[in-house]
Amino acid sequence: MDVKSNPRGRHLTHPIFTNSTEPLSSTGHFPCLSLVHIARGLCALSFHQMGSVPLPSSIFGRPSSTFFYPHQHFRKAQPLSVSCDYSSFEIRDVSYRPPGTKIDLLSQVNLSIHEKSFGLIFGRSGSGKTTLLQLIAGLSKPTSGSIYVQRYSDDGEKIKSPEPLQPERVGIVFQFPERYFVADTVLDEVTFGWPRQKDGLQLRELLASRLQKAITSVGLTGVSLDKDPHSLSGGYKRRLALAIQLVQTPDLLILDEPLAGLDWKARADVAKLLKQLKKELTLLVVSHDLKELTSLVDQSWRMEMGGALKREPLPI
Ligand SMILES: Nc1ncnc2c1ncn2[C@@H]1O[C@H](COP(=O)(O)OP(=O)(O)OP(=O)(O)O)[C@@H](O)[C@H]1O
Repeated sequence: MDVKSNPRGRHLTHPIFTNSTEPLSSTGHFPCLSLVHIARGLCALSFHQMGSVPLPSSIFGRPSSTFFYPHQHFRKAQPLSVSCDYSSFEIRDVSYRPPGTKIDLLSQVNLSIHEKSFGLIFGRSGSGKTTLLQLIAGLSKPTSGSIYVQRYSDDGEKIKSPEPLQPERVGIVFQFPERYFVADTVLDEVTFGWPRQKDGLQLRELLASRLQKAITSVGLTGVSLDKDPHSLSGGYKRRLALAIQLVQTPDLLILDEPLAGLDWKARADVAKLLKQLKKELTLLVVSHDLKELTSLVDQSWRMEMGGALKREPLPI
């Protein structure tokens, strides 16, 4: 994998800040279930189980709900039929030729991935999988084709004009993310690039509350925020890399070889964690580790040499 771009993504471009007047607490208490998320709906069942902080509205907007109401006076409850809209990330006819070269690394790639599902791309080394992830994350631009979000009604009808996928709604964790850790403590690593200016206080508070949730959701609560990230075990380093992205509350999280280089226990732990994350957001993963991920996969594609993508079941 050739990572020429900032591996921490475009959100993280400033040095570490530590001078907030509201110190971060690793022990702050957050109630279990947010009213915001309850209100957001029984349809998507997208309860954020660890935090109560309302997150900014996502590109998916508000899902409609299916619920029951009492029919007249305590007669049998009748279902109120309401449709469940959904969104899909769409890649249409995307080709890519790196500037200054004459070879297409990707040719006419098509892919749709339903929100809150797990998609896996597999294929031989050098076929172009990482290149595709970089395009989806907005780190390079396709030579042709488009990448957008489409909203559908429950019967599959398009109900809105497609919207370009905003790179800030996409999180990406590169292969061996621990190689890009830059700070001396876990806290500094996660807060790398947060705003330092006084007028950034509100944003820092929001980020701090999301940090609490992210740390909890990846199972890092037992780790001291003062610890050197390089001293963490392989599995915990991956958790930290995931937490860094989750603070940004992406709608789509892209992972390049999330299990590479881990021992069997850490692989199982990370796979379990991804299963949890799938309840909250959409995951698109490139991996050679098909066995460990097979129970999570909703859709899979094979990338062929020459950069063509084919929908295909996992070959196991
Ligand atoms: N900017 C570039 N210019 C020219 N060739 C490139 C460029 N970026 C990547 N390549 C080449 O494109 C091919 C696909 O690379 P890519 O990293 O996307 O493959 P991959 O399927 O992710 O491989 P792996 O599974 O080994 O990570 C490789 O042969 C790589 O050398």
